[in-house]
Amino acid sequence: MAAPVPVIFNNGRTCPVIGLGTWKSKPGEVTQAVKDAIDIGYRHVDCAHIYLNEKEVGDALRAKFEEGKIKREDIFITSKLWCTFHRPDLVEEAIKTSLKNLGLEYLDLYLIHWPQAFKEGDDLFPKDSEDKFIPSAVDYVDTWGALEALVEKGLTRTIGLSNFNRRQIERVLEVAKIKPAVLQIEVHPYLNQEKLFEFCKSRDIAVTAYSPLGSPDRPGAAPTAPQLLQDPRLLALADKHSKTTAQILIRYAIDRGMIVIPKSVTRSRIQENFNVFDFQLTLEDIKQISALECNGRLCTMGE
Ligand SMILES: NC(=O)C1=CN([C@@H]2O[C@H](COP(=O)(O)OP(=O)(O)OC[C@H]3O[C@@H](n4cnc5c(N)ncnc54)[C@H](OP(=O)(O)O)[C@@H]3O)[C@@H](O)[C@H]2O)C=CC1
Ligand SMILES: CC(=O)C(C)=O
Repeated sequence: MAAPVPVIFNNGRTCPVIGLGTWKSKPGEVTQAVKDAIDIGYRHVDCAHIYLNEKEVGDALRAKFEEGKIKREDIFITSKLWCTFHRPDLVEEAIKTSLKNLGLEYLDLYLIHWPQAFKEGDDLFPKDSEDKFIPSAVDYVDTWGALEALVEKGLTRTIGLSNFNRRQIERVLEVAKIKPAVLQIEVHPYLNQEKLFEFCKSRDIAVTAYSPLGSPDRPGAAPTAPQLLQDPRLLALADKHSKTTAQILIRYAIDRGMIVIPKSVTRSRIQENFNVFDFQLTLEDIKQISALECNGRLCTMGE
């Protein structure tokens, strides 16, 4: 199997192209999943405060450090600033909470999870009587300044954005002393993000594809919703390459030049999702897959 080639960021740092996603991975499952992933060869884990499992991810990391399987510098760890902590004076404490939970002294990448800021406080999903999120007046441009300070303090090596659109990224770029290195967004054949990806390339911002398998375990997924992993057009391509549909979907991100973070808590799938370095999609395959675009966004922050 050919060795995976890492993505190089605009600050010269590198990032393994495949990471293990951890959203919805239950605290009782995620420790084993991260241990399995490290044993299989993953050197990148995607975390977030809001996934409420960073401590259990940290348990796996600590076990693998103690075992001597990996050293801290061998693994790339991402976390994300939740929407209730956008106020600049809350940002350092927020990253320190993630660091403490993960048992780390620094992150490789810290992202603003969503551009929208919620009312500060203990409630991570503050809502009004009409079930609408209660906003905070903080502008993400000011939050960005606080993330830059985290790099200067050595709490994270690299900073970036998640779920930002072009206009929002441009606003950050206008004020940035440190340019965002990464944009993490939903990307898969039903939402191929071609325009935003081209924009990011033009600004030297790497793109990480989340929900690359169509997030079948996402909360609220309608039983009748189309299942990306079962799409007959993808099944046919999988057949052509003697691979699984999941492997085609992962390669779809990598062969376009993205980082990709499939989630699984199942050892055989964690292995399958990593066994993608012995084949490549052709330009024609990529064109065919991209034609499945249907503005099929799966992940929103609601109102
Ligand atoms: N920045 C952001 O706002 C967001 C970031 N993310 C990140 O991206 C990661 C991935 O996205 P996510 O939404 O979780 O969804 P994915 O598209 O990665 O799908 C995960 C689901 O696919 C199943 N699965 C995994 N591998 C296979 C396989 N080979 N064959 C069949 N089924 C498989 C998993 O099952 P099982 O686990 O049971 O094996 C799980 O049900 C997240 O976990 C999170 O880290 C996601 C959403 C938003
Ligand atoms: C999954 C995730 O990152 C969300 C919903 O913010």
